[in-house]
Parts: sequence; C-alpha cells; structure tokens
Amino acid sequence: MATFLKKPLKLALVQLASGVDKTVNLSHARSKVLEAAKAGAGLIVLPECFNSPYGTNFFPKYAETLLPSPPTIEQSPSFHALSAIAAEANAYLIGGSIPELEPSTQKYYNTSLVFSPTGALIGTHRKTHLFDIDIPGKIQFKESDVLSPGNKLTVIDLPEYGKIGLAICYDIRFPEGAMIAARQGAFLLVYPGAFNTTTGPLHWALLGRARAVDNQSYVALCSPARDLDAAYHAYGHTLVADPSANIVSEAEDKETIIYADLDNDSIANIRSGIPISTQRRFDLYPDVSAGQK
Ligand SMILES: NC(=O)CCC(=O)C(=O)O
Repeated sequence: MATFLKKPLKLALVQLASGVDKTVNLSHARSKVLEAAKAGAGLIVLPECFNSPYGTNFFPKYAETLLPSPPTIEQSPSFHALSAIAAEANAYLIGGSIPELEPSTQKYYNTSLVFSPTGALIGTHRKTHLFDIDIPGKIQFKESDVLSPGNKLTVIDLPEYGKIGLAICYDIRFPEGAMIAARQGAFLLVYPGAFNTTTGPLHWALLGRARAVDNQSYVALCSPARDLDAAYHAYGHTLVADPSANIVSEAEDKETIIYADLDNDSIANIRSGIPISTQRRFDLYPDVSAGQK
C-alpha cells in the first residue's frame, strides 16, 4: 500500500474567538492550543488573522515584521509566542495568519507561520490570492487596498508524518495550488480562513469538499469564531473533509476545537479505488502540468 501519511495523526482546528487586544489573543490562543495538545493532537491549526480583528483597516495597526528571520520579540511578538506555544504543546503548530510588514519594501502581506514541536520555524506562506470581491448589497471587500500577494505556493514537510499543502482562505478558490501540493505528495491541505456570512453558506464546505475530491487528500479549513460585534462576521464552521470528500468534523459558529483522526488507509484506499492521480492526461493540459515537479 502506498504511503502518504507515515503514521496516524490527530489533527485539531481551533475556531478561536479573538478580540482587539493582541496580547490577550495570544494568551488565549496558547490556552486553546495546549488544550488541543492535551487531547492528543499532533498538528494544531489556528485561524486566519488569529490575533487581530479581520479587516483592511486593521492590517497596518497589527502588522509585525518577520524578516530578516528570526525577528526580535519587539518586531514580532506573535512569532515568538507561536514558537513557544508549539514547544510547550510539543506539537506542530500552523499559526493561522498574521498581517506582516516587509520593512525593505514597506509592503503588507497576510502571512502564515508554521512551527515544529521544538518551536523551530519550518514554513511560511503569504496569501497568494487576495480577497477582492463585490457582491452588491451583501459584501464588498478589497484586501488589495492594503495587502500585496505572496508569490509562492507552499508545501511543508512534517518529518514524522509527511507533507502538507498550506494556503490561506481565498486561495482555496484557485484549485491549481492544491493540485500541485497533492501531486508533490501532500496528505493534507490546510486553509486558515475567514469566510463570511454571505459566501460561507454558499461555498465554504463546497470548496473544502471540492479540494478533497479533486486531490483525494484530507482538507482542513480553520475559521475564527463568529463575533457579531465585529465589523466582519466570520462564518465559522471550521471543518475537516476526508480524502473521499466526506465532512468528518465540523464546528458551528462559536469558539470550539474540532478534531479528526487522519490515517494513511483512507488516502490509499480512495486513490487505488478511483485512481485519478495516475489517469491524468497532462498531454491534454500542459499548462496545468507545467507547475508539477
Ligand atoms: N478572508 C478571505 O479570504 C475570505 C474569503 C471569502 O470569504 C470567500 O468567499 O472567498
């Protein structure tokens, strides 16, 4: 049997309730991550913009400097908090995302930091597709008013488990990145995200299941809890889809932690039963295959 996930993994997604106080948010994230680790999670995920409110007016105020790496604690308290939390939890930690200011260009990014169980930084992802939408009478949002897009796709190796693909929220609408990660061997595609109460009911679960069925990989979507006092109403509904595209765990809109037990057989069985990964006709779509390793 082919191996994609080297050993069973308990995944935890923290649907965190954050407010305006970054220090409080970091300390609250620590307590929820430690709770998940105590429950046996080996990989723990936080939501998009987990330590600030979500909105273009908040990005500059909450932005931290990550480069050159490692930053000082003054440049990035979140970097240091996440590193320490991962080590204390003895678990892999995907630190949702934070607004980043790149000092040399003065550009802002929406950036995810990933730490190993020793607290070492093992990967970063800058959101590559910015959330610019306009649905009249419902929602208008333009991340590109403030943010710049990242310029790389991200696959990270967790040595004991295998590879994961990482992208942020709106990135999920573009299936090419997920497909490239899966073709590079990712057993799991992770999206810290903050859909809203308009597009969430329409597309959140559908997109999670779509990326799972396309790639026959586990998919994890991790949202903030909904806060009706905030300007932006996150959808919540943090979820995990399995490689057959069943939703195996899903939150409602309040703060909670959801768990899923990931295993290699679930990936190997669907990939051998419906072997789309070996049946692709890249001769017919070379523009898609150009990004493959
Ligand atoms: N934070 C985001 O990228 C939101 C994406 C979203 O809501 C969507 O519909 O896509």
